[in-house]
Amino acid sequence: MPLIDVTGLRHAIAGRPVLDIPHWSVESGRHCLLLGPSGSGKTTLIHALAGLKRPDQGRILLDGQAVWDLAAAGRDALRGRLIGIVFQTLHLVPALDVAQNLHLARWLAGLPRDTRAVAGALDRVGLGNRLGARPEQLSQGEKQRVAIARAVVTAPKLILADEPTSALDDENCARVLDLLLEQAEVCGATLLVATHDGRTRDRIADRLELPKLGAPARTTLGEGHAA
Ligand SMILES: Nc1ncnc2c1ncn2[C@@H]1O[C@H](COP(=O)(O)OP(=O)(O)OP(=O)(O)O)[C@@H](O)[C@H]1O
Repeated sequence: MPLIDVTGLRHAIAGRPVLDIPHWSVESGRHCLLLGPSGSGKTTLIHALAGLKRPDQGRILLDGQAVWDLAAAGRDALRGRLIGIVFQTLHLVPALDVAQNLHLARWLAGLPRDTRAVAGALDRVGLGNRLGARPEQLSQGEKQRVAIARAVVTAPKLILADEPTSALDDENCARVLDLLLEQAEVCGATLLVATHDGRTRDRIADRLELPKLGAPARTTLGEGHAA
């Protein structure tokens, strides 16, 4: 059973078609690039997958569960159980320190408090010595690493990363992709990276390409995919 299975997904914003995905699926454990120019609907699709924005038409199954058949509380529970998100604008809570941001993510996911899990996730992104820092005391790159640690502290099956590299120089772009791929490996998770950044293309073979203006999306599978 695929981890993501999307059929007949269509969405328009302000009367303008944004998404048209006849069919797209991602097997558990594989990674996928969500490619498309700015404004092609990548963030809209990530929010639809995560149960945050209802699409106009179509069906999204995550781990066999139809996301939009669930009421809001059910979608929150599914998101907590399955998904870690690195948002484009990070969305760290400024009033909480780094460790508390991760504790909050676990609490929202309905998981028990686990100081070791939080310290371990921060250690793996190289921030094991910044647990008590507030987001405002961190560099942009450090904030992004906190956002990655927060996405994986719930041991998700699916990591959604929205434009994680577009603002970074080549060295940091490679580092962030390495980090996301490493964390996906640790969790045994599928990684979906939304990007218009060409530098990511040779790192993940499978892709869903969103063209401009809501034309139908194209799927490409890399080597090693058992169709
Ligand atoms: N609240 C809104 N009101 C009107 N148009 C919107 C709104 N939100 C998004 N859009 C439009 O919907 C389209 C898809 O937006 P979306 O953010 O999903 O694209 P994207 O591919 O993630 O872009 P980027 O790479 O620039 O983040 C864009 O053309 C955008 O201008």
